[in-house]
Amino acid sequence: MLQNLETNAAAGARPNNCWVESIRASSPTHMKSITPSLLEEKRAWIIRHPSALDMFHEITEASKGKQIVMFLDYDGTLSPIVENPDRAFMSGKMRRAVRQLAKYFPTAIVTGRCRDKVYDFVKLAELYYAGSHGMDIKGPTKGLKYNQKSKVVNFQPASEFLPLIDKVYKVLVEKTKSTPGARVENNKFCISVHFRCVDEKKWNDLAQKVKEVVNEYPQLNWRQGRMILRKRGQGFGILVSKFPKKTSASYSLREPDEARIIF
Ligand SMILES: O=P(O)(O)OC[C@H]1O[C@H](O[C@H]2O[C@H](CO)[C@@H](O)[C@H](O)[C@H]2O)[C@H](O)[C@@H](O)[C@@H]1O
Repeated sequence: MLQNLETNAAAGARPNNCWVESIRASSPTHMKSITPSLLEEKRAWIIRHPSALDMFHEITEASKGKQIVMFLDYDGTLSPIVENPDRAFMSGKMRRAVRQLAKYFPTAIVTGRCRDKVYDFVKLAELYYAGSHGMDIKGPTKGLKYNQKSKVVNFQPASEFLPLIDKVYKVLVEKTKSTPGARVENNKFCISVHFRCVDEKKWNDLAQKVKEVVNEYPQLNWRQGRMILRKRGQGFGILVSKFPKKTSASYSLREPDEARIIF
């Protein structure tokens, strides 16, 4: 069971300033003032994680003869990042591209979001959905031959924790309500605390409040948020981000539109 502190607060045992530093490091607002050293850093980063568009030939060559499975993140990959998580809509163009992709390869959406919510955005029954960071997985309900309904994958290994997660969600809402802009999102098997719309001067304060709650529930697993396309085994990880970030992905793309072109 996971707790996702948006954007990028880290593990419960770490002091607040580590959480806040982590948020700051990945905050686009910090990247507005482009200094020469930042530019240099960006250039070096792009060399380490070249654009998947430029490397498309190499990627397809290396995939030849292999069974291909697509694992796609939702936020920032299929939809643009927006301030209100309830309004992170996916474009019709992107939906068509993903539908097309799923005709050729098994395709899964892997997200920190609640599975039902991401399904409401994507609306494609032919995909696998792994919500709550994999704590809630459901296979395709479309494209199965008749009488195969029993074969639909359903995986919810942490159901017994639902009452506890619900309780922690309410505690977090109460605790953070005095921080303007703070938002707590119930993702069913995990909870996100959003810092995006909070004044940076209040981040320490908010991190402290969250930490107080975190410390009361050691049975929950707390970790930092925002994963994009992940690299697994022999796979190709592609990070979709406008800003250089620490990543285990081999390649990068700047925005969802570039991801759509790749599909
Ligand atoms: O692990 P992910 O699948 O990448 O999910 C991480 C979080 O995604 C959503 O938050 C992000 O997108 C929001 C809408 O664009 C944005 O407001 C927020 O700042 C981003 O972090 C989702 O709302 C969270 O619950 C997920 O944990």
